[in-house]
Amino acid sequence: MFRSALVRSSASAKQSLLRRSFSSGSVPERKVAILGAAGGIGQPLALLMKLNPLVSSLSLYDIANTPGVAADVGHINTRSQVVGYMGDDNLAKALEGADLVIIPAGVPRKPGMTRDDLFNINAGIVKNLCSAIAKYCPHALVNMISNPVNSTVPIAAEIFKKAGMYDEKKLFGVTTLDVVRAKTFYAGKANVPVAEVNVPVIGGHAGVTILPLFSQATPQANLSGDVLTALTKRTQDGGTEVVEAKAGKGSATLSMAYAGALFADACLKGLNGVPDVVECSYVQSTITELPFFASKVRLGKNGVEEVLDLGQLSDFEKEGLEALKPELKSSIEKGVKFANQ
Ligand SMILES: NC(=O)c1ccc[n+]([C@@H]2O[C@H](COP(=O)([O-])OP(=O)(O)OC[C@H]3O[C@@H](n4cnc5c(N)ncnc54)[C@H](O)[C@@H]3O)[C@@H](O)[C@H]2O)c1
Ligand SMILES: O=C(O)C[C@H](O)C(=O)O
Repeated sequence: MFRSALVRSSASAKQSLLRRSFSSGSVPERKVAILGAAGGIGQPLALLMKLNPLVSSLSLYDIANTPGVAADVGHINTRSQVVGYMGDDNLAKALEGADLVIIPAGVPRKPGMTRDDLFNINAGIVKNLCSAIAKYCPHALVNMISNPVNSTVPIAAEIFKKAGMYDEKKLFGVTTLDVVRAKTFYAGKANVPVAEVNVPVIGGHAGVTILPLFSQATPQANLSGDVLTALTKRTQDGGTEVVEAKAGKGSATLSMAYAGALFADACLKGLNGVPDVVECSYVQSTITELPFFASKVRLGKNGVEEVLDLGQLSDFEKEGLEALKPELKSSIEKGVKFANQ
């Protein structure tokens, strides 16, 4: 009772602070573009970004169906102005002036497929979209959702390098869904309130390259080795669990939209100068020998402020880290090769 009253009063204090900031004009204008906005992820992500008071302009781009999505979401009485853009000819307008571009464009998995099986189609989509970003909003932060993330992020980096505007601080592979899953599964086993749980997830975003660090989870719980192994496997196979449950109708969309909106919000807070915004993300990195790696990242006015080191790993996690490196390395090399051919 007391706790919920406290939560309510701190929430209303935050809201009135936000209202004061708006009226004093101190919440900056921010344009967010979603590429693939009419898709399974794109639509709920558009909804969630429309609810975000940090967004002043929401640009919804897809090759089809964006007018309907934009008209629908645009009726919601929140801060941002929504515009839908459809087709290649309108991509420039969709991107111009964007502070943040979120990319969930591309095909999803069906049962029996790996994320790498999406490479042939999605690599080309990402390449084209990133060429347009380089041209029309070279200073925007880019949140890459399209799979295989382990390769699409290196593709984006190469395209940006070729265009002469690559800034490694501004390119992010979105791995937030792995963190969201790890938190949910851990809270269930540790029997702790999920809202209080934190679990870093490192490596990449496919199978064994996803490595949750349950030894660093908070609140701490005394879970057996078998339970930790099962939790790790469930987190690594979380995407496949959804793909199989959807039985041919795609992969995670609603939980991904939630995760994508969380990460985008963290990026916007960083851009706006909010201190101590830390999230896991797959970024250019030197904390292992791999050129791209997911770990905790401090976000700031320029994007990545600091890639945090991995901290103490258990022996099980150290083994997992060594085991993921060959697959992650080859996915990165595949992306680099594709972008340069
Ligand atoms: N990073 C993650 O954690 C994560 C989680 C879930 C899904 N995904 C990936 O996100 C992608 C999208 O998944 P979905 O379920 O939304 O798929 P979807 O098929 O429902 O939607 C994809 C959308 O992309 C659009 N699109 C295709 N080519 C385009 C282009 N050139 N420009 C703009 N839009 C284009 C399509 O028209 C469609 O509306 C997939 O690659 C999926 O594997 C990633
Ligand atoms: O599993 C997929 O193909 C989609 C996504 O990467 C996920 O983790 O849900």
